[in-house]
Amino acid sequence: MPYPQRSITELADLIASNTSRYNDYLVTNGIALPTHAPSEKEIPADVPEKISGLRQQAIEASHELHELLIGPMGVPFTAYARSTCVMSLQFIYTNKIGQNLAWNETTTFEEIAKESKLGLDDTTRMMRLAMANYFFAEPQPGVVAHTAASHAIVSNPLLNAWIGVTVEENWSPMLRLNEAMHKWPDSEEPLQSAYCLAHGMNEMPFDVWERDPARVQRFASAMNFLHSDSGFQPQFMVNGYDFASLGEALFVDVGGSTGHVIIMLAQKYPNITCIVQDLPATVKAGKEQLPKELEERVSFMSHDFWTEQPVKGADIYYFRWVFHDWSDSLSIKLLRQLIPALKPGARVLINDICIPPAGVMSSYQEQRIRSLDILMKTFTNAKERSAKEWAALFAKADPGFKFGRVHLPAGAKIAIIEAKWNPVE
Ligand SMILES: C[S@@+](CC[C@H](N)C(=O)[O-])C[C@H]1O[C@@H](n2cnc3c(N)ncnc32)[C@H](O)[C@@H]1O
Repeated sequence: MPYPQRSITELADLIASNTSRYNDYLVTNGIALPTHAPSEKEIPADVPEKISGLRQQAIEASHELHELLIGPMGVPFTAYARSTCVMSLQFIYTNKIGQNLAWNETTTFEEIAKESKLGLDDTTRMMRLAMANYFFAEPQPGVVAHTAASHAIVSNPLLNAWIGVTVEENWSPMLRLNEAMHKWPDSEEPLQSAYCLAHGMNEMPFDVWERDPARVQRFASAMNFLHSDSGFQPQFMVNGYDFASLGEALFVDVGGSTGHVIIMLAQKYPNITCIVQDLPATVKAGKEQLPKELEERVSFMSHDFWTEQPVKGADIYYFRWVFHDWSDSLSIKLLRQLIPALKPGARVLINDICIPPAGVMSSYQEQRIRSLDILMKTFTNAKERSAKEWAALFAKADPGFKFGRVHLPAGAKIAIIEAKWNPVE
């Protein structure tokens, strides 16, 4: 990766100029300016693409400027301080801190300690660490109020679920990754993952969660939260592909969770009939959440995708954030389970990250994508893939898969990866 080239003054000028233009847009359109103070309503995130682009550039430049200003000794030292932010989240999540505190109310360290059955000294110190990370404020000594960030944690159930998955499922495995990599170098096996090591498991994580409906629902909600992150919204898929031109079409969403993408797709395209496939507990939760008006065109089916695809002759087999859960050898196995069901011309659509070559993205974006890649490694010895790796996956699965294209709709962070089935005689 080349060294970032921009000087501190260049970065500072860009931040000043973009921030001022962003501020002007918000003021002109009567949108509340960013603040750490909580409010009753969530601040709407939707701004035109050009404006969100200015904001994004300022965030990326601030990240680069910060690292340059703290210097080579500061970068590793700050990494330690940043990791304590996850400790704060774990403290807030597991102790349900602030859950019954309205955005405009206050409580005290004593009350929090009593409700959480914790010591007062521990509580006060952990709360002050959380406050240093912008979760909660201390308007007067010993008095606690929400900040915008702590209020978001307790008032947005999808964000809350994502934090739960982060601190209770993913965090301890991250601390065991190095050990797992030494024990099983370059392993592609999910049971040899840091996740299994840290959780003392000898089964696929999804199979373990299946026996715990609350864990299944929390994971589905966490996925739903990720869909709301800028660039990850399912709208990029729903609007970024010409589904209308397919005419009457059957669409199978394999590993489709509780159907959050399919619901949007079916609402927009009356020509499409959908089947969502997932494991039984997820399917059960999905059925319960399906809007009544879609019941005729959207159905749920329990299906284990390691077995042969039972829906034959569909027009599209769709996988969103499924292949990144599995190594190459398992992804090939998964693709092959489709083959007996595929009619000539059937499409396989994958909605997943496509990693650009190293050094193309800003260091901020690079950090996010590489973190996701390593999170998948930690979870099941899986990975995020580049365009070349996607093409290779289809080629290895079967020469009948004709790799089409990787399309990244403007503003999207996950790509639409397409292949068509054209069997070799
Ligand atoms: C990372 S999530 C993605 C969910 C959904 N496609 C989305 O974008 O939100 C992976 C999904 O695969 C499902 N899954 C895992 N193992 C499966 C299996 N053997 N058969 C079917 N679905 C499975 C999980 O239950 C989960 O819903």
